[in-house]
Amino acid sequence: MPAEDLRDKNMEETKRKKKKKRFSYYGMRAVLVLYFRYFLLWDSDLSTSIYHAFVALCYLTPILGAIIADSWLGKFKTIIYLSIVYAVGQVIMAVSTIHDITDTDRDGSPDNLTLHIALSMLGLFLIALGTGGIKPCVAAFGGDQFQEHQSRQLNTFFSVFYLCINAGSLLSTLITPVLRGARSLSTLPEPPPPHRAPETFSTQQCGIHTQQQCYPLAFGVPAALMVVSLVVFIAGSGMYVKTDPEGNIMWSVCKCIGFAIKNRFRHRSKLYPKREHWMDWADEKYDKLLIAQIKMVLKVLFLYIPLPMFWTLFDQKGSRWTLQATTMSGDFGGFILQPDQMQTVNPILILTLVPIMDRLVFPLIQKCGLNFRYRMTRLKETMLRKQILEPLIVREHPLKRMTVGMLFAAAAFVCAAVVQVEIDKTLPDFPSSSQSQLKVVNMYGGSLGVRFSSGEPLTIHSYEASLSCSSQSSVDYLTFDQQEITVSLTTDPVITNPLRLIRGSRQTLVIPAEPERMYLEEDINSKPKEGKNAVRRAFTLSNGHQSCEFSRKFGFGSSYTFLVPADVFSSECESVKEVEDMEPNSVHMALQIPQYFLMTSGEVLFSVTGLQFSYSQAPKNMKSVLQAGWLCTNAVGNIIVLIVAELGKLPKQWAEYVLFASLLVAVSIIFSIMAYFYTYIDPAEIEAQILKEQHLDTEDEKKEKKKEETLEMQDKEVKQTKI
Ligand SMILES: C[C@H](N)C(=O)N1CCC[C@H]1C(=O)O
Repeated sequence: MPAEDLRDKNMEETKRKKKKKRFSYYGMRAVLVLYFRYFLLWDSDLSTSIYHAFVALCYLTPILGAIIADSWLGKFKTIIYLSIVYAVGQVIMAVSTIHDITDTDRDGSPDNLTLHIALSMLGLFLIALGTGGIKPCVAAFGGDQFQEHQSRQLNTFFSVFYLCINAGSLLSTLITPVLRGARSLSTLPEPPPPHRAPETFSTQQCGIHTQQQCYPLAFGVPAALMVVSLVVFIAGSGMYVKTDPEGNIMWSVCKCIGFAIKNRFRHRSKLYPKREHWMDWADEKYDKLLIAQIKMVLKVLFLYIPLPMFWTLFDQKGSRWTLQATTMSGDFGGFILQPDQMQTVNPILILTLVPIMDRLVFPLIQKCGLNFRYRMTRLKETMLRKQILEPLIVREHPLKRMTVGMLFAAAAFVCAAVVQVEIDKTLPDFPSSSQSQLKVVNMYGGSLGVRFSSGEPLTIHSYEASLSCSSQSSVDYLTFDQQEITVSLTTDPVITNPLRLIRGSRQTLVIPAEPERMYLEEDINSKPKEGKNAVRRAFTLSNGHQSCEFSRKFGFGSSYTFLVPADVFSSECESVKEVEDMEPNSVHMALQIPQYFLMTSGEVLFSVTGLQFSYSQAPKNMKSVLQAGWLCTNAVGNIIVLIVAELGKLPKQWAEYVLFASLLVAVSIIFSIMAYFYTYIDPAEIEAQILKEQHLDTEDEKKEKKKEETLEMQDKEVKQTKI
């Protein structure tokens, strides 16, 4: 097979594996929180924390995978072994979700939750080890399939690689929840009674003794796909370029760095001449090549320090931005988009933006001469003139692209702040922590005068029986600074009652047909969660006949009270009255598209380029290690989100967005300065040069030795002649 075909085939195999692997990973992530919440019955906080801890672990384990690959097994074998660990983890996870395994009394709920928790934690640990461990190896292994002069094809590979990640992510985010059995792909039902899914939300159920939400399928299908992808990958074994590991490189690196630090400390006196780089203090004991390779890696790792800030903003798509969407309207006419489904905009945009950027934007920038070329060593420039390294040199400045990517992400957060300001204008005016709010609902039957303590008397009209939209009415809340108030009704005789309000809360005073039996009802104090509606009923006197049925379309995030008269019969639905407590969300979710567009453009510039950069600047034997370092910036970014979300809550959400945007602008300025001083290298060239020098040194030494030997021989001969 011609070399080009072979390379294309290798690329295809690696991409196919990547696509299935990412389907598997993102698919599982899509249902994980729901499994914690509704199967293991953990509360929201614990579910979210364990979920984020799992994601952070997935981005920390790449270091382990990289060490195994570069020092011991090589990338190919590491991918295979860790894929097996991954698949085993997913199978354990799928088994842990089968309620029947512990449901001895067949009541539909597992009888030994501890076993399910233990199994799922073991499964998740193996998955994190597998997915994280494979990640740096897959990217570096793909890169290894290209030769030095194929830098353009290498860049294309990383772009396609990223496309595959997102194709997998998109498909799985859409399909896995369907496998679980959700009608709406990301509808989060309120926790049903333990282990029983409400009929209305479920389209697909499974189980042996009792039918339930299909978590085993949702986790099992990604596991099966993982096995398929492993088989496909192994089938292509003969076609890959496989680089062998060069011994325990990480251990040598640590020892070399340790020795350099120790040696530097021992020679801290000013009497000793300075060395160009602190790693040169390892010169006495370690190979020049190893020292040079460590210098290359350290230089890149130093450059990574500001990068987690990008991921801190990026990862808030899944948290803050989704929460923002819950206060918006997802009614797109033909279809309704749930708040967390808005996140699929990211992979969709990646699938369109990566080809556009690669084929259109970057070449255009290059043509217009906006990019500046690598700062090159003289040697390279000479070679360029001689057209030896042309394909290597005519590249854009990756660090500049990454800086622009960061600025795009900051702009996305400014957009999010503007949208937030618009949303805030439409949000109800909730009471502060020292205030209470009260609304009066009159079901008495006629108009009523109501007076609170010293305030002006109010006239509250009785609600007329109607359910038609045109006669909806909403009652404004009255705000009180005091908790203890008195209410007087202008009935005959006047009825006066003391009321105790709840600080920081909204309540409704319901005046039933018998007004002396008035009562307080607690209202909701925030927009209904996840963009849902809140509906409650208020009865005058329950007589067991409240069975009338009607259908009504509610807006996102609205809240209603239905007033049901005492004697309503199914034929008398019209006598039920609807009160709008909270208006539906009026700012449309489509307004989030510009921020998603900017963030995703930033991601393409930052993340895809970062992958290419990490590969191109790494020495041959440390490619996976540097990929792992790159992934670690993501883990640190996630951890910052967790910390900031807990500690740094600003009173206004838009202000928090602006704060994050400003921080990222500051960080990108620092990064651009660091980037300016970074000299691009060609690791292979440096390695070759050092090896050549070492070879020359040994040649010189040999020549010197030979000269000495010849001289000695001549001396001997002279002496013998004299004798
Ligand atoms: C789904 C994202 N668009 C994406 O592709 N990624 C987010 C973190 C890095 C990258 C991934 O490798 O999953």
